[in-house]
Amino acid sequence: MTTSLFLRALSGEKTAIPPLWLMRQAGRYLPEYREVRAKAGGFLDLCYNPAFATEVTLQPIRRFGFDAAILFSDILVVPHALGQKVWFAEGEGPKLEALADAGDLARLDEELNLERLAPVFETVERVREALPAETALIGFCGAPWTVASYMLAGKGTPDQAPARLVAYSDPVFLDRLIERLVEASIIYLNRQIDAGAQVVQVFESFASALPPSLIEKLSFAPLRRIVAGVKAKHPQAKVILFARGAGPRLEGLAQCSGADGIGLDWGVDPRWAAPTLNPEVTLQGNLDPLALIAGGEALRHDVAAIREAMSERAFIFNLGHGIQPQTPVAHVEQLVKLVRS
Ligand SMILES: Cc1c2[nH]c(c1CCC(=O)O)Cc1[nH]c(c(CCC(=O)O)c1C)Cc1[nH]c(c(CCC(=O)O)c1C)Cc1[nH]c(c(C)c1CCC(=O)O)C2
Repeated sequence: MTTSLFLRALSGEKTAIPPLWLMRQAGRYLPEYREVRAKAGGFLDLCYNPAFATEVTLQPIRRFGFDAAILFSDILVVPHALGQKVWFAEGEGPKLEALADAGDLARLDEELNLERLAPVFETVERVREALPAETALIGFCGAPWTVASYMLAGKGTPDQAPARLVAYSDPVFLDRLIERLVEASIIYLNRQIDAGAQVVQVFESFASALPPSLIEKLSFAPLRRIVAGVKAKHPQAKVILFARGAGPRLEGLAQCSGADGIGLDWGVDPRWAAPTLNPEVTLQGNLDPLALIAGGEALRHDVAAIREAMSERAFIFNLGHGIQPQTPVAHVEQLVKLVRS
């Protein structure tokens, strides 16, 4: 029997109070994060420094007592460890040296450079050692389509148009890239679990960009293979899939992915999801991060509505996407009280 409320809910138990964590819970809305971030230098320097990365992973746990910690890193360390140039321009978000064709892909490393990722695994070990037994540790990676969209465009793009165009104009190239990322993701997640992560979440942040003709091939099939690859090596590990903007297509994903949990973005109606999505999976979500910025009655109302809708299911309370830098810390404290009352 586990003492972790989070792991109990993810194992299918309807807990009286839902466990709580927030996507991007370590970040710029916390003054103590900004302090470490300034000391670390660049963002990737922070990700690859086990002492600093451990510290910022633990900060939201100390402050709010969340039921789970999530490894501090980024989805783009995977392309970086495949040999692609990745950097974070201050104030501009991520930048990569874009892949133009299969020739560029062939020039990347065939296999994930685990040497380069060693500091990430060391961070996982240190965090697990420092956490109370009842606090679960979540590792993560980006889903192949989401990561590929950055690798192809070299930056974040509206509607992932450059990657979507490649899906039509050069499908063999994109299939190969997705294939490479499926294999890399399985290895990467399994190493995080070896190092002490009990749960892994796969972020498909751009499911919204995929038309009906492409979502199965480019998103859901790769996600299923990642779940299977993790479970084959670590049958006890739990997997959560967060496919943002999948909408009603979540029904198919929840039905046959093999995942333990399905994350809901803030656009999903919890009153639709609760009776509709596979009752065997635990649902997670889905407060609008802007309701948390606003606080007050909007926050109280939406927290109550989500909890009410999910009262008959195994459920994990979270935001419907990452917390925003301008979120007042006092509103997060209020959220913790609301969810735990
Ligand atoms: C698409 C994506 C990325 N990264 C991630 C995703 C998928 C989830 C999502 O949809 O939000 C995932 C991610 N990024 C980060 C985490 C850490 C763990 C956590 O606290 O949840 C996780 C899980 C830290 C981060 N990753 C990043 C920051 C901000 C960097 C800083 O401190 O300046 C953090 C805390 C940088 C990053 N990394 C990425 C972007 C677009 C940015 C810029 C965002 C911004 O500037 O607000 C790519």
